[in-house]
Amino acid sequence: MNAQSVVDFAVFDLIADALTTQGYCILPQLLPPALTHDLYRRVARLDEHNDLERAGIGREQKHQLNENIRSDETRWLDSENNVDQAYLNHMSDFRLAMNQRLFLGLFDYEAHYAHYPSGAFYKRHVDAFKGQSSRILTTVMYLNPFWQTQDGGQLQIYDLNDDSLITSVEPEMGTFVVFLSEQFPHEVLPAKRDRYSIAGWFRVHDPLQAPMI
Ligand SMILES: O=C(O)CCC(=O)C(=O)O
Ligand SMILES: [Fe+2]
Repeated sequence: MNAQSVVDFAVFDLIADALTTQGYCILPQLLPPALTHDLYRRVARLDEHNDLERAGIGREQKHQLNENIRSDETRWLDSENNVDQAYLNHMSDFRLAMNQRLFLGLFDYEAHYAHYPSGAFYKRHVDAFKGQSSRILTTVMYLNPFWQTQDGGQLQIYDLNDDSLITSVEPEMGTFVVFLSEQFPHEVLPAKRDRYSIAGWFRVHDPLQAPMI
C-alpha cells in the first residue's frame, strides 16, 4: 500500500464514521487540488459555451412550478470526457469504500454539474423519499475559488424531525459534502455570484428499472 492509499483509507474511515454517527460529513478537501481545478475549468467552460440546461425542464406547467423551486442549470457528467471520468473514478473508489465499511450495497453513481447564476437558489427539499427512491447518499463537490460569506449560496442542512438548522456550508473550492439522501432536508440560499458544483447520488439497484443480473 502506498502513502496515498493510506491517506485515502484514513479519510474513508473518517467519512464512514461520520455517516454512522451523524448521517453527514463535510470535508474541506477530498480530491487532489489539480483535479478540483480541472473540474472548475471544465464547468466554467460548459457555462461559457451555454452547454448547461435549466434543471428539470419538462412540460410548460411543470417548468413554471420548477422555477419557483430551483433555478440552477445542469449537465450530466460524460464518461467520454477525461476530466469527468477522473471524477467518476474517485467516486467509484468512494462507493466501494463505503460498501466495505457500511454494507450499503451502493450499486451506481449519477452526477451532474450545476451552475447557479447570480440570484439562483434551490428551495428546501429532500433528495429521496423513504421507500420511493434508489438514492441513498447525496454528494456535493464545490468548485468556487475564493468564495466569501457575503456571496451567499450556502447549503443549509436541516434536521428532519424538528426543522432546526444543523449546519450551513460555504460552497468553497474543493469542499465535499456527503449525507444520507432521505434524512436531511436542505436548501441552497440565493447565490450572489456564479456558483458551480457537482451534485451526485449513490444509488442501490432499483428492481423496478431493470432485472438484476
Ligand atoms: O449545490 C448544493 O449545495 C446542493 C444541491 C442540491 O440540493 C441538489 O442538487 O439536489
Ligand atoms: Fe438536493
